[in-house]
Amino acid sequence: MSNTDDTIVKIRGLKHSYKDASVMKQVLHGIDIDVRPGQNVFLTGYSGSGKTTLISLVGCLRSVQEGSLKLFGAELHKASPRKLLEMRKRVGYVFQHFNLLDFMSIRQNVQQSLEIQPDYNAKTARAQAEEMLDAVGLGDRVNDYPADLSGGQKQRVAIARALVHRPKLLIADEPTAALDTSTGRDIIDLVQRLSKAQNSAAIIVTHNMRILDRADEILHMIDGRIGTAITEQISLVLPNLDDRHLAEIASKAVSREFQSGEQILKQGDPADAFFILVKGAVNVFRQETNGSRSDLAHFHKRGTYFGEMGLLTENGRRNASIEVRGDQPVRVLEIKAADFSEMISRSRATRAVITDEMWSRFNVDTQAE
Ligand SMILES: Nc1ncnc2c1ncn2[C@@H]1O[C@H](COP(=O)(O)OP(=O)(O)OP(=O)(O)O)[C@@H](O)[C@H]1O
Repeated sequence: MSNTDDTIVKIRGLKHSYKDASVMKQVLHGIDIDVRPGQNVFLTGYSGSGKTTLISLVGCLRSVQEGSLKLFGAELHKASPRKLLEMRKRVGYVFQHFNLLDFMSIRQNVQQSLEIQPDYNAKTARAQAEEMLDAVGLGDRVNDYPADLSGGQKQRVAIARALVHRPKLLIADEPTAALDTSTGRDIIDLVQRLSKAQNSAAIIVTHNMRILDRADEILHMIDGRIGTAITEQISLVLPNLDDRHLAEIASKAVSREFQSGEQILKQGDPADAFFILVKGAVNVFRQETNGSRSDLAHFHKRGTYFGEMGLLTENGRRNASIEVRGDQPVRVLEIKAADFSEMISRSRATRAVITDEMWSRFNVDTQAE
């Protein structure tokens, strides 16, 4: 292990409370997180779970009350307001509502974030701002004003403003919330491409389940705590489960690994579990009565689930086999049949999502025959 710790954010036992009608209400209950250079961490969780509180502490917008929070190696607990202000300038921020200054051109908006830097260079600032606007695809609009731009373009300006001083940490608070799905995806692509190019870490708060597949790591907050890795995986696949139910299912799920060449499910076996793919790729195939093999599908996307057909259909047996595809091992979460039944009987929305997916697979399957 290296002696130099280049961790961008290191949080241990972080707690936070707000005073609410003269009583203290604790909203963060002992958070532990590490964010490394270049890593994209997505922070998700229900409204009120503590995401904004957490990022405002990391972004030096609030004082740390209890626990340790190191940003770029410097401890923020007991840091002076002046120190917090100095640290704040070293972080890039993107907000849900862009927060651009309407009376300034977009170049001036971007340039302004250089002007507060200790190493500000008036000679190069304009060119740096224009270069950054070019990188976000607005090189020909530098003299326009925010009012001339669409929502997606305004968010591009905000990204340019956040990254122009090459911060080692970018914090984005629901950057896609005010945008349509495809613009939101483009914005996430841009944040990831530019932050990786600068080797900046990014913490992105989002409710948008559709973009979570882009994350290096997903932290799911539940009532002021970071859920376990298993909780995160399950919440990704089944976003309709409530927190308590999610935590309960997660405590019953088992993480399993299969090596190249191994079978995860065997056609004809009794269906005894439901699986969520966490890592690697699998082939779905069937042995026909004449002995030939039919390849039905392959899955590689994290969060794809399988094994639901045998559990939901009457014969209760596997109608196909699933094997590890390629040389890399496969990691799955296994949820036993009884827990699966309970999960779908308690959440109608979850049952609907899974049944829907099953019928669409079934249709593809029968069309292939
Ligand atoms: N300034 C404040 N004073 C009192 N309570 C607060 C304050 N800010 C937040 N809270 C409470 O702390 C809890 C966590 O809020 P926080 O905004 O961090 O959650 P969140 O996960 O970001 O929610 P959302 O997704 O709705 O933004 C909530 O119960 C909220 O009501």
